[in-house]
Amino acid sequence: MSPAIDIHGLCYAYSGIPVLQDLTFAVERSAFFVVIGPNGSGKTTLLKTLAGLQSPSNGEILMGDRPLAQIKRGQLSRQLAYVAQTSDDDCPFTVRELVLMGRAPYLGVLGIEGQADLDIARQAIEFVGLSHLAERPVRHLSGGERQRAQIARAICQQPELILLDEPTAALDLAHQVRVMGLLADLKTKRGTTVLMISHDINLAAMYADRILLLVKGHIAACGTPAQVIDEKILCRAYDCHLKVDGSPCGSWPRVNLVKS
Ligand SMILES: Nc1ncnc2c1ncn2[C@@H]1O[C@H](COP(=O)(O)OP(=O)(O)OP(=O)(O)O)[C@@H](O)[C@H]1O
Repeated sequence: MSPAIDIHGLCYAYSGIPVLQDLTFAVERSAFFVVIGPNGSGKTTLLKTLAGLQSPSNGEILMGDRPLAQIKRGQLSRQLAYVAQTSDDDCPFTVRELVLMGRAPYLGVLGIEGQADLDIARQAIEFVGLSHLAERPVRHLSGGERQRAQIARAICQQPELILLDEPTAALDLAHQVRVMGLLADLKTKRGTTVLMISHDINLAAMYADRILLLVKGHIAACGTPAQVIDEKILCRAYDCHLKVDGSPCGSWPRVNLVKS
């Protein structure tokens, strides 16, 4: 079976300034794939390009075995969901209304939801543990609750692939683990491919099947957590001292920061 996404020689430039340079990698179906890398290395640019929000300056992105550029917007919305790194401070909709927007790609010309759509939205809200807040405006939620509402909207879209830009950034420790667990469940229970950006290498080590380390728009490493979370590779990539050992909680590596 073809990978969920297959990327060949991908380049992207803002006003002629190269940001992504000759990226070639694949994300297998039903994988939990995490992109890490220093600030400004091009992670968000990569995610937006994979979401079809901007066209690459060069290279090819295959979604399944079709070029992304040839997939119509409506069909793409049924194939992938994108959760941006936004705080939605002004979102006037309730959680239920926001999540129901995930059904838009499936509605007819009148845009009226049926009972099946309402049920899928309710299940998505349950899935992220927000049922008690379903009728509350999103702008009255905490940062972490908003993040989970956005994830529920993406789940409601029933995509094969979900792209998330730092979904755990606004979350406390318990919710970080809960959201990563939710995403792992999406992968194992529904076969969804999860591709997310994270600055938390230890969370990535716990959950990722594969990690891609992006540095200055280039792939510095791509492989299993044990292959990428390597002291030499990370010290060079982040230009800082750190120590890598084994996690006391399982068979994955752990990064320890060293005082400068
Ligand atoms: N709209 C834009 N116009 C011009 N340059 C941009 C634009 N968006 C991003 N950049 C630049 O592209 C580079 C990569 O930015 P990007 O946001 O993709 O990095 P990132 O790895 O996601 O960073 P961070 O970890 O800080 O979120 C940066 O140098 C940034 O300043």
